[in-house]
Amino acid sequence: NPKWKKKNLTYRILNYTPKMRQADVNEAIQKALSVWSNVTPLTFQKVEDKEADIMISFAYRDHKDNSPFDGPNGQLAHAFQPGEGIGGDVHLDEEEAWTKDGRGRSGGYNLFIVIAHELGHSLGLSHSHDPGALMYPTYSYTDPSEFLLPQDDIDGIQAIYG
Ligand SMILES: CC(C)C[C@H](C(=O)NO)C(=O)N[C@@H](CC(N)=O)C(=O)NCc1cccc(N)c1
Ligand SMILES: [Ca+2]
Ligand SMILES: [Zn+2]
Ligand SMILES: [Zn+2]
Repeated sequence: NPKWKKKNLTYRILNYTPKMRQADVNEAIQKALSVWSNVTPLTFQKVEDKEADIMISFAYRDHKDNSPFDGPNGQLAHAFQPGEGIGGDVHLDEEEAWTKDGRGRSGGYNLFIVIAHELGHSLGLSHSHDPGALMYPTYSYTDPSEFLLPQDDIDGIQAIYG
């Protein structure tokens, strides 16, 4: 698996979904980044106006990377493994019902959980076979206020960044 050669990474939020308050999107992203920085030597610095290692955007259907989104449900998001250019970038399907809080049970996808999963890919993790892992291929709702990074994911990321 490729990995970032540096510990201090930058990220940039390119656009926002109209389905959530911008402050809530920022908070979900910051919380998702801290999930990984809490268990590695990695740091994440937000930049506003220049190329960043991890560019986060909401995208609609065909968005010029040969992985068009598919409307509500199905593919929720994707992220590119560490590298130049599109490497590390996170794309979120704009057509999903993105949510901020515990409404996971009544439909909708929790933005924090999905971004935390995608950032795992951005840092070099593949999918896990452990059904309890954040990096398990399919989404399952966890209340963000109770979220703890499962051991399988901690082991995976520390195997890369130690
Ligand atoms: C082949 C990949 C591009 C699929 C894509 C994915 O894994 N992105 O990281 C994806 O959106 N998978 C869906 C599969 C599904 N519809 O259940 C997903 O929920 N992945 C995001 C996710 C979010 C949070 C937790 C977990 N475990 C997975
Ligand atoms: Ca979709
Ligand atoms: Zn994409
Ligand atoms: Zn995934």
